[in-house]
Amino acid sequence: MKITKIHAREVLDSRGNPTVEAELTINENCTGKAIVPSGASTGEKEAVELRDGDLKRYNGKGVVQAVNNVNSIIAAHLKGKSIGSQMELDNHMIELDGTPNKSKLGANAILAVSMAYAKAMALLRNIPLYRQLKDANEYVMPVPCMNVINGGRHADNNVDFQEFMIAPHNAPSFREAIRMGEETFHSLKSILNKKGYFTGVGDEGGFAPNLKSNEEAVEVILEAIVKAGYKPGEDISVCLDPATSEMWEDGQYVFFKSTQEKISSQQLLDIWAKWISQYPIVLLEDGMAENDWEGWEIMTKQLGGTIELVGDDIFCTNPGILIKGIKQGVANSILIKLNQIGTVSETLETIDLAYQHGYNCFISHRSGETEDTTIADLAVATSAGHIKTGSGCRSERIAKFNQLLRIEEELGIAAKFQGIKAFKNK
Ligand SMILES: C=C(OP(=O)(O)O)C(=O)O
Ligand SMILES: [Mg+2]
Repeated sequence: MKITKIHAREVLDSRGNPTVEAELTINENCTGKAIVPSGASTGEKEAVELRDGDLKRYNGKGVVQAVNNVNSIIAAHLKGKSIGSQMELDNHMIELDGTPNKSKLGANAILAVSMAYAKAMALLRNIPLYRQLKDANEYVMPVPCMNVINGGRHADNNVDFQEFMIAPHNAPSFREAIRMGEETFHSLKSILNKKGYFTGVGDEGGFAPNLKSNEEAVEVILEAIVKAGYKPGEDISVCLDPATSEMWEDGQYVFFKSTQEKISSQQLLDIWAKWISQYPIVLLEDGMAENDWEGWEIMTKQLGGTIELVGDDIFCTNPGILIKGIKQGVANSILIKLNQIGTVSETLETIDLAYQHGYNCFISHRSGETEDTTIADLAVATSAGHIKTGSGCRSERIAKFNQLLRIEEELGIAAKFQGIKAFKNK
């Protein structure tokens, strides 16, 4: 079993920005191909996404350097080698990079090769990718948390909070959950239309209207759930990612897209407590900013026994930071984004660590995505129970839903759907 070829190229993501695609061939004829995604509201401690910087092309956003690092340094080191496991491959690249945050070769270069290896191995062994990532007798299909209203850095509207998601959990299967979600998405469109609101979409495929308030986003979603024939809270609940690191400025939270009002951590917590008592919210991601650890601790004490509190920017899928969070009582769930840490094996390590400490894992896309569907397989492999990968109308998001539909069909009775139990405290 030998790596016979590694090749990368520059391709485009859903925002029209360049990103890295890598191909890795084992034994001449098993080629895995993977593309890395890219975030907009990124955490400060994410592994480094190498961009060309000074070059004029793509305004410095190109990834020629990262591509060259794959085609020269990584390929020269790994070609002809017999690699026994994902971890062995990833450790080679981590050593070759030699920095704590993958800043020399680029996490985008390293992750593209890491994911391509997993896919090539799946082909070689003639098994699906999810089984290559983790072998099990039964797998849990995720509840699709569909981002139906986009705000924050993901849309050009006046909504401060980034993501308003619906979680269709009262379904017998993933397939039926997707149907319920799409029906609600379509009913939301007609409600927005009737109210005279814009129905164009943001980066993750949710609608991006200008609204009277952030609350109105939740209220129109609840209306849409009812109009689609479902009961809010019973059939479909709401999940939020306000991405509050983007609002954090000099120790306060700024409503930077609507009123410009500034509030304290305690006042923001009071808003969440009120929203949770008023609306059927089951999950809150990044309810406090990545540099507001104190706010996070207080929020976890007050709300951590009631709903799922997911840490995204604060943890950056990093096992070292997650351990610190566990010790300090921060969150009860972690968002999982492969490119925040930069290899498949470190991502799996973080997920194992979270499970060992009773934390949930919420598998996630990035706002800049592609046709690559690795995260669909990752969600199934790790039985994470829930995934967020946008709403129902952009192909780079639908690609993941379609892959999950295929996996569920293939698994047959070995596919379980947990519904509401997938969420912490439910
Ligand atoms: C998916 C997200 O956005 P981005 O990819 O821009 O970080 C997020 O914040 O959870
Ligand atoms: Mg987030």
